[in-house]
Amino acid sequence: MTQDKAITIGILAMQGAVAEHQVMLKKVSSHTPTTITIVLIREVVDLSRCDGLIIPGGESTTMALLARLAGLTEPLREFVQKKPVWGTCAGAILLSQAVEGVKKGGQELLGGVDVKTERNGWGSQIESFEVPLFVEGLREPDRPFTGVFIRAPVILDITPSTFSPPVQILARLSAALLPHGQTLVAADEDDTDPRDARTVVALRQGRHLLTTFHPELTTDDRFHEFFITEYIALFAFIKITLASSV
Ligand SMILES: NC(=O)CC[C@H](N)C(=O)O
Repeated sequence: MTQDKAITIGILAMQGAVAEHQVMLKKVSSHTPTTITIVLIREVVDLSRCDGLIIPGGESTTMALLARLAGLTEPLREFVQKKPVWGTCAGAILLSQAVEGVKKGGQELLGGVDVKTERNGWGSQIESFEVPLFVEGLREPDRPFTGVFIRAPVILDITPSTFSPPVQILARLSAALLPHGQTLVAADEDDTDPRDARTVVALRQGRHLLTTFHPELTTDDRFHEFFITEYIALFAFIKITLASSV
């Protein structure tokens, strides 16, 4: 059986860094055997064509509100239950089970990943920062990946429920590199405690990928390549299963 190397990836296009993700996916498509069709998700019909989805960075409250107005909230929740989704920054917030620091009026979430996040947990816009990260699973794992953190969420807690797939941590932040005097957690000053969720900036759980920073705001497409290549077998499996069930 030959592996299906054509996949369709949606990018939730309510607001935020949509074009940047699109550029990255095109780049990946140009140098891997995978043909990627990109669909910008603005309506429910767009979603049904996709094998996987990226929820970009931007502003999670606005994004959730616009998705609600477009009638996308429930279809997105169903999509998260069935297919791979990658949330970057605001997208990571939307994939969380719970969030702190929400705006007045609350914050709708899609859920899907067993984490609790805190919006703007590293501080305001002027406290944005870039740090080198070592990410498990990327091509050339010893070459640092630039983590761009812009009003990024902090992961406060990672608690997989009994029936959920385990969480795999892909990258941690080193407190020593934080430029604005942000602290990770008082009880763990050397930030090496594996229980310390605050240091975690990239993880996967089952078919979902979550990054609290913006890989799409670099010129390095290794993260997008990881998303595509790592999940390709799963995408192909989904297609084969669907095809054989009709
Ligand atoms: N760069 C980002 O995506 C920032 C996320 C933003 N702070 C929010 O809460 O949605």
